[in-house]
Amino acid sequence: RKPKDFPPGPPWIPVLGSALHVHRLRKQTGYLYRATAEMAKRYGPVVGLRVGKDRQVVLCGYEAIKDMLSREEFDGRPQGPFYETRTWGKRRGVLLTDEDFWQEQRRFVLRHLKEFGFGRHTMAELVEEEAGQLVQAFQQKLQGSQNAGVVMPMHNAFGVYVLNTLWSMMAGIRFSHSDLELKMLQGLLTELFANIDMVGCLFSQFPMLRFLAPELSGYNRFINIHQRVWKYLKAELDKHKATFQPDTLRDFMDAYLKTLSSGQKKPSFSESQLLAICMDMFMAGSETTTKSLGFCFLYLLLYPEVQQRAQAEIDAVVGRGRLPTLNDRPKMPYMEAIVLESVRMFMGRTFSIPHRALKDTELQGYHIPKDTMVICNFNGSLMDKGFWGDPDVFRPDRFIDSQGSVIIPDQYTPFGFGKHRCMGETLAKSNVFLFTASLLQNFNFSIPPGTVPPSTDCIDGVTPAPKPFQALVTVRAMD
Ligand code: HEM
Repeated sequence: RKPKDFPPGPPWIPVLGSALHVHRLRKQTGYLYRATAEMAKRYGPVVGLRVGKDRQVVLCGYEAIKDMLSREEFDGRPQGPFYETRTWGKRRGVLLTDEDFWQEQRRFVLRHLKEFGFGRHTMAELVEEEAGQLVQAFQQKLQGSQNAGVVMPMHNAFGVYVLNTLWSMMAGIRFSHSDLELKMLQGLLTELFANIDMVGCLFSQFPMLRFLAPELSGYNRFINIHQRVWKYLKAELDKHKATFQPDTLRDFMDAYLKTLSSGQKKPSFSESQLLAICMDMFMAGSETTTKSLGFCFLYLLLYPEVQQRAQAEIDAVVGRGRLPTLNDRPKMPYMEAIVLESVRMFMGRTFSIPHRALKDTELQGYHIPKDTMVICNFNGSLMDKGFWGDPDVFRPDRFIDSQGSVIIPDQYTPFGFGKHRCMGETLAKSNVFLFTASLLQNFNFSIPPGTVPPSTDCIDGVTPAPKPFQALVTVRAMD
C-alpha cells in the first residue's frame, strides 16, 4: 500500500510495485535517468515509486535535491542484501554506510588521505607525475607516424593513470600499464557498473531471485567480481602487514594498520573495514574520473573550436617548453570551465548515491516514511533547460562571467553536497584538468577522416560511460 501523502508516481501492483512501468519507460527512453525524468514531467519533481521490496523517492529538480541533501534526517544509506553482500554480509566501507560508524570512518579517511596526498603539495606532485607519464605514452604510440598521426580509442584511455594518483596515496602503489591483472579488474568493474544501477538491481529489489535465479539475476556475477577485487586488495594488505613499521608510515594502509594495532581503536575499526574502504575508493575513484575524461575528449572531438581555445590558453599561460602544473590552474579559467562542463555532461546522465530517511519525515510537502530510499536524478539539476538554456551543448563559457573569471552556480551539483559530499572532488578535478591540459598542449584530437562523428549516447549503468569511440591523434606543430 502507498503510505498516506507519499509522493505521486505510477500505480503500485502487488509484488512488483511500479517495476513494470519503470522498465517500460526505460526501454522507451533508453536510460533509467530519462525514464524517471519523464515521470517527473507527469508527477512533479518528487516522484514516489515501489520497485519490488524497495520504496523509492526520486528527486528531479534542484530545489528538491538541495532540500534533501542538506537535511541530516536523509543522511542514511540504504540497507539490504545488495549493499551488504559486497562486503560479505556486514555494512562496511564509507560509500554505503551511515550514522556513527560512517562518521568515524569518513573523518579518519579524510584526515589521513590529507597526510598522504590530499594535501595540496603532495597531490600536485602525484597528478603531475601521472600526466607526464600519460603524455609520454601518447608520444610513444605516435613515434614514427610523422604528421599522419594515429587513430586510437579514447573512451578508455585513462584508467590506470587515474587509479595511480589515488592508489599512491592509499597503498603507495603505481600500477604498470602492462599489469594484466589490474586491467582485468578494471574491465570487470566497468562490466559490473554497466549491469547494475545506483538504485540496485534485480536481485536487490527481488531478493528471492538470489536463490531462484542466481545466474539470471546477476547475483553470481556480482559476488564473483567482488570476490576478485577483494582478493586483489587483500594480497596488497598482506604485503603491507609483512613490511609494516609503526614509525615509518608510508601510506593510508599503514596509517590504518597503526590504528588497528594501537589498542585504543574504536569498535568501527577492523581489518575488513580497511579492505572495504580500499574497495570503495577503488570503485568510486577510478570509474568516475575515467568516464569524465572520456566524455571530455568525446566533446573536444565534436567541438574543435573549444579545443583550439583551450590550446591558445595553454600556450599563453604555460607555453610549450614545460608541461602544465596545478599551479597554472588559477590562470587558466577556460580549461577549468572545460573540466566543469565535462563533469556536468557525465553526471547529468545519472543519479547520486542513494540516501535513506533515518526517521519518518516530510520533503517538499510529502510524507517520507523511515527507511525510504531517496535518490537525486542529477539530470534534473545539471541538464535543466530552464536553467542552463542549452544543456546538451558543450559550452564551457557558461561557467565564465563577464570579467573572465570562473563562476559555479548553485545548480551545479555533480559531487552532491551536505555531509555525504564526494570525498574525491579535488582529486578528480585536478586529474581531469591536468590530464586534459597536458594532452592538449602536445596533441590535436579530431574525428578520424571518413568516419561519422561519435555518438553522444552513453552506456547506462551505475555511472554512464561514453560509447566506444576513436580519435585521430596528431602531434601539435611547434610554431
Ligand atoms: C568526476 C569524478 C567524481 C564525481 C562526479 C563524484 C561524485 C560523487 C557523488 C555525487 C557522491 C555522492 C554524494 C551523496 O551521496 O550525497 C560521491 C560520493 C563519494 N565519492 Fe565521489 N565523485 C567523483 C570522484 C571521486 C574520487 C576520485 C573519489 C576517491 C578519492 C571519490 C570518493 C567518493 C566517496 C568515498 C564518496 C562517499 C562519501 C560519503 O558518503 O560520505 N569520488 N561522489
